[in-house]
Amino acid sequence: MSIGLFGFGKTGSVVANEIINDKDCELKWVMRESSNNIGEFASRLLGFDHKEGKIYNVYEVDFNEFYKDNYVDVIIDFSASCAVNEYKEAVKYGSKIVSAISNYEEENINQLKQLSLQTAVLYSPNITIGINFLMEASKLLQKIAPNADIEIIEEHFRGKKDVSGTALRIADALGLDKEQHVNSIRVGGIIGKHEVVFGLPNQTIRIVHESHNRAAFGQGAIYAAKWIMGKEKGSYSMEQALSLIMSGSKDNELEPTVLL
Ligand SMILES: NC(=O)C1=CN([C@@H]2O[C@H](COP(=O)(O)OP(=O)(O)OC[C@H]3O[C@@H](n4cnc5c(N)ncnc54)[C@H](OP(=O)(O)O)[C@@H]3O)[C@@H](O)[C@H]2O)C=CC1
Ligand SMILES: O=C(O)C1=N[C@H](C(=O)O)C[C@H](O)C1
Repeated sequence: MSIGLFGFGKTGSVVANEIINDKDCELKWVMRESSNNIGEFASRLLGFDHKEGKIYNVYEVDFNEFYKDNYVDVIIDFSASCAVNEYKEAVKYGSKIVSAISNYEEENINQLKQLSLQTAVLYSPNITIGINFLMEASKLLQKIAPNADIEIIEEHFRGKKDVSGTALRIADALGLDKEQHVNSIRVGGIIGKHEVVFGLPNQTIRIVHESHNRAAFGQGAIYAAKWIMGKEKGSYSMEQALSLIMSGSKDNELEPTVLL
């Protein structure tokens, strides 16, 4: 499976490493915003001997021409909300999209939705396999304890400016007011921790997920990319993919769901 990666930052560079290490994947190219390492290979920057994942600068690429000669099966996006404008041409050649952008601008999420009318698009603000089990477990517990008080605590590295997109998605899934029930902590170099606290009269139940290494995001993105191969056009999520596994449904029964 050939992959084009948007973003080579804190997360994208680690995701690139996971893709290169995966025997079923080939990293064809990497897109980034700055002029750092343009023309070099991500593999070499990551310490591999071979050449894989040539790095391009988004402002130096003519996207009307680029995808003609640089087709990939799946584009994985760990860059920025606006990057959706840079791969809309790719879907004309059949590329599918896995977006991990956690907080989209309204305009860009609508553009991503438009792309799902032409190709298969999987969007997940937290693409770790573990966080999606946390969401399923939280929804199940809420059914068992509908009157519980619920608070969401998200912890990230000090430099993260936006509220966790994962926490906002969990709040949505549980029908909670995002302003009231999402509590953010920014300390040190925390990669990503999400805790759902259920307060009951005589006990407290905590469901916690913590990413210790950004490789977790890469593994989840590769899982999503392999899963979305062969899917028809439409919008999909990690919850869908994993809940199908948990429920034992066959993938080919899958219908796209409007999730964006
Ligand atoms: N869904 C999930 O599970 C996860 C999602 N994320 C999300 O991934 C995104 C990136 O996070 P993080 O790696 O920490 O951020 P960084 O700022 O470290 O990296 C951003 C990367 O995107 C590149 N970039 C910025 N704008 C564009 C553009 N228009 N086109 C192409 N590349 C661009 C930057 O290029 P350059 O390096 O040249 O400046 C950089 O390489 C965020 O939205 C974050 O929330 C992160 C972790 C997990
Ligand atoms: O910015 C990050 O790093 C992360 N962002 C995602 C989010 O906002 O939920 C997912 C993960 O927690 C790391």
